[in-house]
Amino acid sequence: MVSLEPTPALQLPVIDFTSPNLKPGTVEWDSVRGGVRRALEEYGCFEALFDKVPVELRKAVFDVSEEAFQLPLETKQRVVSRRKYRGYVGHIPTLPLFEVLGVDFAENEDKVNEFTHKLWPQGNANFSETVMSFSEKVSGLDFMTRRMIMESFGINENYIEKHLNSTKCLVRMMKYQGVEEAEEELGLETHTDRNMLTILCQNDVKDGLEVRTSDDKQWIKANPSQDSSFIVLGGATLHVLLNGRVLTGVHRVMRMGTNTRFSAGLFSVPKTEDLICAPDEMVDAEHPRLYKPFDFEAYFQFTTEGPGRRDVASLRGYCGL
Ligand SMILES: O=C(O)CCC(=O)C(=O)O
Ligand SMILES: [Fe+2]
Repeated sequence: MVSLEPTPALQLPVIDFTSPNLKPGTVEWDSVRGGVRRALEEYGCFEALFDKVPVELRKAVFDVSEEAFQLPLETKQRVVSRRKYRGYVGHIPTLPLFEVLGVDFAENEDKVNEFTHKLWPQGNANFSETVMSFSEKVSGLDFMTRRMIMESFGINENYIEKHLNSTKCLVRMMKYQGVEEAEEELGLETHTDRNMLTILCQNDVKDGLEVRTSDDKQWIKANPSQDSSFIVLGGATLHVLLNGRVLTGVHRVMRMGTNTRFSAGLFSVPKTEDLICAPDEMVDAEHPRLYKPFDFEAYFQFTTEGPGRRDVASLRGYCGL
């Protein structure tokens, strides 16, 4: 039985990516890589200290997301998409105070401008530039983390390069409206993400995101310890690609009273239609293959419109061998 309250003494592992010498092949790299491996094996999550995103850019992301969420509902509805991870989602009956705007292919200037023009037909260069810059900078951490975890399992360089080029960036901006006289309550239900990696930051509201321990018994508050912190979560696709050798970070968001919480995340998502399949390095006598080749969009469908829940038990039922 999982306790409802987070356990105050528990903390996520903190991994420092700020060393100027953090390049493949260095002692620093190997040491950080070891930390990434342990954290993803034991928690499916960690806090990253990463100083390549200037404080002003972080602030700008929350400013532009606030500006976007203030647009009339009819305007935001111009970017509603059938694929619910992108575009606008809001006013969900079970989560009336939650809204999200997801910019897909955030690494691609034309796609970002197209999105921006739907919201602001007269243009909004600041919005486009902020989203693209956030995507570019945070991708540095996403790429480094994925390179490290794959290297740590002995996956070859060609495969890693190809893998890194097989994903796109989705930038999602989330708003959890604060309300008067509210008790602490659920802002976003318990789930695992479906993509490869998710990298999150939040505005100056301290609390919110919580991550479940791997024994499913306790909650850890994922409160960033420094201004340069991001929370990194392993998703279902990475779990399948690495043959179940890393965990998916189970998480939820608690909404605290009157404070409106904004968060922003970079989600790396498969962009090709190639099926996801663990490379041979991940499979041996001790680690038999756990999953059939996996189609990200079909799995997304299964957990959105189909009966699938966003947890590992449901993933096993869906594509387990
Ligand atoms: O708002 C957050 O910090 C987390 C959002 C989240 O879990 C998600 O969008 O999948
Ligand atoms: Fe999530």
